[in-house]
Formats: sequence, structure tokens, C-alpha cells
Amino acid sequence: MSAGKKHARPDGEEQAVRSSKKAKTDEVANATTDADGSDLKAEKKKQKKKDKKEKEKRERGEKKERKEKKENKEDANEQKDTEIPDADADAESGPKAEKTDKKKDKKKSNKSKSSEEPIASASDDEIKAYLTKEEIKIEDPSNSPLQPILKFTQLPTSKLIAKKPFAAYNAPTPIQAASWPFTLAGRDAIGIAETGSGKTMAFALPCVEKLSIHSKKASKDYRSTRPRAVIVAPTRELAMQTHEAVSGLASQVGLTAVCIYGGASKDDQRALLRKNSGADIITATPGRLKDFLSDNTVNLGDVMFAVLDEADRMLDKGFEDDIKLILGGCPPKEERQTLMFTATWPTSVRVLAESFMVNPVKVTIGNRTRAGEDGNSSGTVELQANSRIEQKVEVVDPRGKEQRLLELLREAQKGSAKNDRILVFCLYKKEAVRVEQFLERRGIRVASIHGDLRQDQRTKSLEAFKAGTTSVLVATDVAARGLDIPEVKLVINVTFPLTIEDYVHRIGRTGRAGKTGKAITLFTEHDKAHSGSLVNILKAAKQDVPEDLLKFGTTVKKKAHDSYGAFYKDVDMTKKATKITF
Ligand SMILES: Nc1ncnc2c1ncn2[C@@H]1O[C@H](COP(=O)(O)OP(=O)(O)OP(=O)(O)O)[C@@H](O)[C@H]1O
Repeated sequence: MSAGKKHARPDGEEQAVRSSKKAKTDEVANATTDADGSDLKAEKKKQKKKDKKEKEKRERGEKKERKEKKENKEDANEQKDTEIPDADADAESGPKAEKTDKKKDKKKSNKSKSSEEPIASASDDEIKAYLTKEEIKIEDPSNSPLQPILKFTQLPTSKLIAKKPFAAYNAPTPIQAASWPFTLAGRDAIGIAETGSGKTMAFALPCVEKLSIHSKKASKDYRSTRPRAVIVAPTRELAMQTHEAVSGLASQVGLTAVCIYGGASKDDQRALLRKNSGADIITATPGRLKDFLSDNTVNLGDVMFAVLDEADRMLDKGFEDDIKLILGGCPPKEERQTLMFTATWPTSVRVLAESFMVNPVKVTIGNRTRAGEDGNSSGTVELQANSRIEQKVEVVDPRGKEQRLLELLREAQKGSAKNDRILVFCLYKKEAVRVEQFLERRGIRVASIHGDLRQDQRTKSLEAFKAGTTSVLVATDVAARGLDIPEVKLVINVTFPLTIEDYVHRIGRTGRAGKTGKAITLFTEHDKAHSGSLVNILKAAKQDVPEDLLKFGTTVKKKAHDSYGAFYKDVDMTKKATKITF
């Protein structure tokens, strides 16, 4: 209690003190008069004085009782709010009276106690067997005792879980099973798992849970929308898809979600933000979000949950500055929960990623540990393709690529497979236009998606492909990451992507949610810089490596660094230094 506040009393108490003071003054005045009067008069006054004292005592007692009741009720409500542990409980700022501080301390101790308690009710043996079978690696700098959950029924009870949002699924996927206990406990997390393995729900559930147990703070800023969660994704189509999944959960607990992305009317999106009473969750592409931050349409000052989907893409040079600006607009990392999910996690982004997080737990699915030169594990997360995808590589003459593509399509869509969905990847926008026209002229039902098309054309193509109106979609890498299109049977790479990570994401458009898939890559001498890394991916996924590909060499070319060029050494900063004694 501060010195200034030491003598402050609640209004009612002040009144009681004032009336008691007045009674004393009256007594003194009366006593003076009585000194001249009779004994009876003095007796009467004495009795009156006694009555008054008793009345005051009674009133004080009643007041105390009322106060205690009120406090008990407040505590009970608070208990309800903190049923699920949460790391942001101490994130509130601003001066508070001692009473609030005491409550906060109570909340804090509740929270830390619960967050240390494992949610899982599976036995240790079951958990151990599950971790081994699913190749789950959990690196937790805080060494908390949290364990994976193996069934949806092991999730903590809550308003959202009670609605059974996962009724369509049998069990959590490994990335969900292993990350939820940590993320639901409020921890920052990095989740690395193969394409199509349910990462969206892995971050959507803790996001909606967190917001549903924290009521929205009243804001005096009526000009801006102040979301409490922000999810950033690299492409418009992915942002829309993620928004759909998130809003499905959010609406079940009365939260509102809005998607903002480039290529569409800003005014329409502003109206949508206003209509949805400000929006609790915003899923956005970085460019449009940046625009809305700069003109104060959106203010991220109340964000308690931030997600980078396709995190390695969001942290690479193309988006790094945008992400710094976006996360810089959120409360400090200690006061928000930050999650990053991806299927590929190159060393180059790891240090930057950790700078936006506090003690993140890292959950990796799949055996990605590389043996070091000494034969021991180096702990490096290696690039890994989804093992249910059959990968074929054909080394071809660059001039024969389009003809070979046509043959492959005809072969794949023979007989009953004539409507099978096939995704064809090109590297350049102009190339995509050319390939689309080439196929159209040969009677293939085809649509395309690339950066030279208007957003409405992109959306129309994607919808037609999803609906099956067109069974072939020609795309550039705008469609490489995250898109969850049901039943894509085959992915064909006409031209190799710029990075091996993009290759893993492109082929990951098939073989999703436990299904199998196939990918065919036309490889030419122009792509030879990627031969070494492609051979490694094929070998790791136990796929055939064609002799023709080996001819281009098996050395993995170092990526040229933006500032230091080819002389840059990609050092794993997460590794401990080795002490050398001379
Ligand atoms: N527990 C589950 N059981 C079965 N299917 C699931 C489960 N959770 C999510 N899915 C489904 O799996 C599919 C792929 O999920 P999602 O798009 O989240 O994958 P992802 O890991 O984000 O892939 P990418 O790396 O390509 O972005 C979706 O259709 C989703 O509905």
C-alpha cells in the first residue's frame, strides 16, 4: 500500500467515521447542558449515548459482512476465469490498487501451478511408445513436465472443447498432440511437421482458447480495430484458408475473426472490421496488415497471441522487415504468446525466430537429426519431405518439357482417373501463362493461379479446381505453401523452384492428412545447382534416385547470403561452442 493511499477509506467507511465524529460533538454539547440539569436527564443522556454506540457497532459489523461477501464472490468469478493456465496473466500493465495487486499475485500462483501440471492422462509407457512411433522430439528449455495428449478427450475442459470441434477427426495428429499441452499452457512454441499434418489446428485451438477465457479490455481507441490475436501468412489464398479454419472455431465461442489481404478493396475490409465489432482475431498477409497499421485502421497494442504460419517464409529476407514491424506493433514478447509453425526450418531463420519469442518449446515431428562428422547427432533439423508422397524425378531436355508434361497428364488422367486433380508448378508467371495456353490448345481443362492475375481471377481458378470444374491447375509458387486442396493426386514440377524448401512445400500439396500422393519433377541441366539437395531429400524419403540426376553431382550448394554472397558460412547458432584446450 502506498503512503498516499494509507489513510484512504472507502466512501461508506468515511461516512461512518463522520457520523461517529458528529455523535461525539453532540455528546459534548449535550453533556455541557446536562451538567446544569437533573440526574434523570443525565441518566437518559447516558442511555442515549450507549444506544448510539451499539448502533454504530452493529452498522460496522453489517458493513464488514457485506464487504467480505462481495470479495468472496469476486474471488469465485476469478477462479472461473483462470481454470486454464495462461502465461499472459501478468501481462496487464498500468497502476493498480493494492487489492488488485494481491488478486493478481493469487492469479499468478494459480497459473504457474496449473501450467506445470501435465494435462495428459495417458500412462508414461503409452506416451513413450507414442513419442517413439511418431518420431516426436520436444526441446523444452524450461524442462516443464508437460506431456503429449493422445486423445481429444485428454484436452482440458473448456467452453470450446465442450462443443466438440474435432468430432470429424479420430485423434490429434502428432504435431497437435505434442504442442497443445505447451501452447494451451501459454508457452511460446515452434512447431515443425510435414506438409498436411494439421498444423493449422495446432495453432488455431490455443489461439481461440486463450481469447475465449480472457475478456476483451474496454478500449477508448474507437478509430482502430484492436484484435487480440494476429495470424500472419505469406499468401492471400493461404490467409483466407487459415481464416476459414480459425473462424470455424472462433464462432463457436462467440469470437469474431476477419481476414485482410492484398488485391481486394480496402474499404470493404475496413467495413468488415467495423461490422464485426472490431474483430478478435485477424488473419492477414503482411502487406495489407502493414497498410492498415500505418493508417491506424488496425492497432496491434492488445495482441496477446501472435502466429507466424509458414514461419520460415515469413522470416526470410522478403518478409523480414514486415514481420519486424508487425511484431513490433504488438505488446513486447514477454506480454504476448508467439507461435511459429512450418514444414521446413532452415538454420538461417532460427536465430531471428527466437528473438521474437521467450523460451520457446520446439516440437519437431519426424526423424530429422543429422549425424555429425563425429558420428554423434548434431541436433540439426534437416529438411524432410512427406514420406507418403512417391517422388519421381525425370531428367529431360529443357526443350522437351511441355511435350513431356502433356504426356504425363494424359497418362495420369486415363480412364476412371480422368477427373483426378493435378497441380502443375512453373517458376515464372510468364511460363505459367504459356503452359496454361499450351495445355488449353490441346484440349486439357485447365485454370491457372499466379501473380499476374487479378485476385478475383485467382480465387475463381482455385474455386474451379477445388470444385473439380477444372482438373488441372497451373500455378507458380504462390500456391506452393499451405494450400489444403482435397484429393490432389499428382503434383508435376515443370520447372524446379528456387529453393529446395519450396520443392518440399510444392509436392506437399498432395499426400495430405494421412493420404498418399505422387510428385513428378522434370529436371534439366539448368537446375543442376539443386541436384545435391534433391538427392538428399529423395534418399531421406527412401525414394529412387535416377542415375541421370546423380550425374549433376551430389554436393549441396551453399546458398549465397544476401550480404556476404557465397563466402557466408551458415552456422547453427543454436549449437553450443566447443571448448578447445591448447
Ligand atoms: N486431427 C486430425 N485428424 C485428421 N485430419 C486432420 C486433423 N487435423 C487437421 N486435419 C486435416 O488435415 C488437413 C491438413 O491440415 P493443414 O492444412 O493444417 O496442414 P499443414 O500441416 O498446415 O500443412 P502445410 O505444411 O502444407 O501448410 C486438413 O484438411 C485438416 O482438416
